[in-house]
Amino acid sequence: MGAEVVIEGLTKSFGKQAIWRDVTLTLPPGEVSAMLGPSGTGKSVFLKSMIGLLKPDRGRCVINGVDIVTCSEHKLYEIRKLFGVLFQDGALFGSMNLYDNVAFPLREHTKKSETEIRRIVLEKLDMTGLNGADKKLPGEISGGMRKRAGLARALVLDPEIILVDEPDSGLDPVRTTYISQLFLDVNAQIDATFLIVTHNINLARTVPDNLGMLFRKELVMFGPREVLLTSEEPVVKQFLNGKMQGPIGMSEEKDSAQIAAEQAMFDAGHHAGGVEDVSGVPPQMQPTPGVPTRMGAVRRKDRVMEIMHRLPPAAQESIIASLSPEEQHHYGVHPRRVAQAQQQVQQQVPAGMRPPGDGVPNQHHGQLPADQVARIPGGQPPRSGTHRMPPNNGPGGR
Ligand SMILES: Nc1ncnc2c1ncn2[C@@H]1O[C@H](COP(=O)(O)OP(=O)(O)OP(=O)(O)O)[C@@H](O)[C@H]1O
Repeated sequence: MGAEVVIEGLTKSFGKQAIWRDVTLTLPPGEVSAMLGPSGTGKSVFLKSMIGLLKPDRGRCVINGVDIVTCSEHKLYEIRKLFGVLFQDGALFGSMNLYDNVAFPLREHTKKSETEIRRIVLEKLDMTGLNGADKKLPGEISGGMRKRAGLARALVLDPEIILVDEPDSGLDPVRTTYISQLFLDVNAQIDATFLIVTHNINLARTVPDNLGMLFRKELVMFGPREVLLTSEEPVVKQFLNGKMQGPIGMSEEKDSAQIAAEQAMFDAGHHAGGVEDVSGVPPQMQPTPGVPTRMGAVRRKDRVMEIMHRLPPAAQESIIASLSPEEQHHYGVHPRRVAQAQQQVQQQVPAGMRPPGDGVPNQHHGQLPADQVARIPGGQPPRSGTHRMPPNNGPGGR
């Protein structure tokens, strides 16, 4: 099973430029997670910080009991071996054929014989659909093949955690779906923990088990996919719909005057962009038939059902609807029970007086409960620790 990654209060700046602060989340072992965020919000910096290529200012990033922010160089070197990283362009050596590119980490970091290396390289090329392409140079193959070769190389040291930086960059929508399918198939085969950084909405809506979003130097939310995909939070809705209307601006966040001026323009009929109203939770992509079951997805079901009562009603409804009748029976849930319970509470108790934690979800306006999510940037300062996941019970809880 892949490693769990526990991130607490991680903060990074370059000189006076704050990139993000107090990022707290847990990547559940063997599950596929994705991080969204407008350009320049520091998603790549986040990935680099997770493998110790960049040093955060403060906070913790704990993997197998080792905090990579404070550990020794020697420990960091050991922990890095747990990672496979797929960079945007595959980061292949242009002068080496695919075979040598994929063999490179084995020759650098292990004492394996060439016979053993050959077995592993051909296995990973096969896994990534690159059978017979081993003699090609990176410049002779398509962008999609380069990414698959980058993935093959990321797999040779049997990683427990796979980081993927913008897998769709330079790819058409169809090839992006194929590479997404490959991630799920690989995840099913090796049960590694995945974190994919992306702008791609199709991928975000259909691939990961968990979704998060960085905006205005903070983690807006992170949790089961259903939470973000049913969120009414303006920045989330704007991002998912790719519209100009909302808090995300051309190069940075908008101020209220600009939002008002643009709103007047849209009210007067100007097209805000986006084709349709993207909302709701589409079915999640599955491994290709014949590929083993994703154990991460199996574990996730139990995990999400445990934290279910803390999630917003829309997310709960969606999670329950995604279960088979047998699973609903097994977990003792019913599609409409959540909505009915919510309705009853609203009818019986005046707004503002509803106690939290009574088994019936409070109104969260599409967000995770306060103790599970970072505050919305620009909102009230968080109470100490409000954005921390509850121990063993957050998205990474077991
Ligand atoms: N080594 C560095 N030194 C100084 N600033 C850096 C460094 N690396 C990144 N930055 C800055 O950090 C900010 C976030 O960059 P990053 O590439 O992580 O954003 P991103 O969210 O991945 O963007 P995109 O989606 O466009 O790839 C940018 O302003 C960038 O200029």
